[in-house]
Amino acid sequence: MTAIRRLTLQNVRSYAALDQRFDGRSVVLTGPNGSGKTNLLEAISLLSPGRGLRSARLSDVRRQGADGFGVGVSLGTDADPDETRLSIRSAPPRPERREARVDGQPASGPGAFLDHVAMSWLTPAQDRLFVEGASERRRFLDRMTLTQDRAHAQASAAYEHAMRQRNAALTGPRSPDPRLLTVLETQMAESGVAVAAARRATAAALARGYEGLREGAFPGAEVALEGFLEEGLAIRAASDVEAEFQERLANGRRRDAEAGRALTGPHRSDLHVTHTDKAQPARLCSTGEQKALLIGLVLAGAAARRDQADVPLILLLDEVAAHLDQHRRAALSDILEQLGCQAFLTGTDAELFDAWGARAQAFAVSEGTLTERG
Ligand SMILES: Nc1ncnc2c1ncn2[C@@H]1O[C@H](COP(=O)(O)OP(=O)(O)OP(=O)(O)O)[C@@H](O)[C@H]1O
Repeated sequence: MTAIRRLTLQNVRSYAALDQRFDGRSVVLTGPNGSGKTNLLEAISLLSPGRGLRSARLSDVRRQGADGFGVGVSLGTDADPDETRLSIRSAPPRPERREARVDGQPASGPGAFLDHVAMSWLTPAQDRLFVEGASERRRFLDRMTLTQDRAHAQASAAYEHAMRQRNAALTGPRSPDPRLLTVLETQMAESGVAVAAARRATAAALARGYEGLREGAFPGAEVALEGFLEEGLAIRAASDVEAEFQERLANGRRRDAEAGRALTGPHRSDLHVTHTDKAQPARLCSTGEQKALLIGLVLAGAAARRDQADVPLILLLDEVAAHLDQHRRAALSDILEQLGCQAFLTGTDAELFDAWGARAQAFAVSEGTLTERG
């Protein structure tokens, strides 16, 4: 199976230097608090678009006192462990920029890695996803969409850009040029509908992926998108929704100018998850139930991705096992095996991973070093 076979780190958080080979199985990292387990997962997550699983500034990722950092992975099989090499480097004079390379050759950016690897993650920072503001849920959905559909990044960026220009025009010192507003609203309508359509495709793929999960181990979930465009696309043709959105924007100029921002559009949409066994919205569920729903969603996303492309799937699951009872830990281990993905799992205690047995390569993490457990 194609998987991460080697990880190299230079000056990444608590790691001065690491060069670790893996045998292609999932990887279990255990060690005390602060030993560097999450740092390692974060380093891998930086080989994907965005700011990684902590959404951190690169200046925080860089080891204190160093002036740059580097992360590299080799993806490959038993026969050829170094089939593809992906790396990023951040260095002066542009320390907030990642230079991406594929097989040593400069790449346009971390977006280029999507052709070689699909990554998803779940961390304790996402535990409040269902109770916090809609922006976190949109980000969760958009990240998932991005791993399936690269055009989503362009459509989102085009939408944001046009929206910001329109906001500036509406709130500027001079009265805005109506022709400019029409151009920007046309761009917003076009890209906004593309964003909404991509999110709908992800939600549908999540629902399909969820059905395929082993019955009973994770709670039943329903995923619905709330938003003018997403709901419109469920019943009308994209061209009609686009025209209606453009009309709303044109009619809402005064209202948006007063508010200082656009009051309608995909930047206001939300993702609603329902625990179907309890017929309750996820936000009302217990902490453990919410965690199980979240894990289910991430696994469903991975299952959808696996059906769609032939790049290796990497799941970074930070402190997930600790939240699951023994039955669910065993189910998680089975599902990961069925999905054929390589998971990197962390936890403070090795016993949490008994269910993995020989399915995973286990390491003890301590102050920037990894020691394989026998
Ligand atoms: N930029 C940095 N430079 C040097 N060390 C850093 C940097 N950022 C974080 N650290 C150190 O990394 C350690 C935290 O590592 P990490 O979050 O990976 O721990 P962990 O093993 O996941 O712990 P826990 O079980 O508590 O979640 C802290 O001791 C912190 O001081």
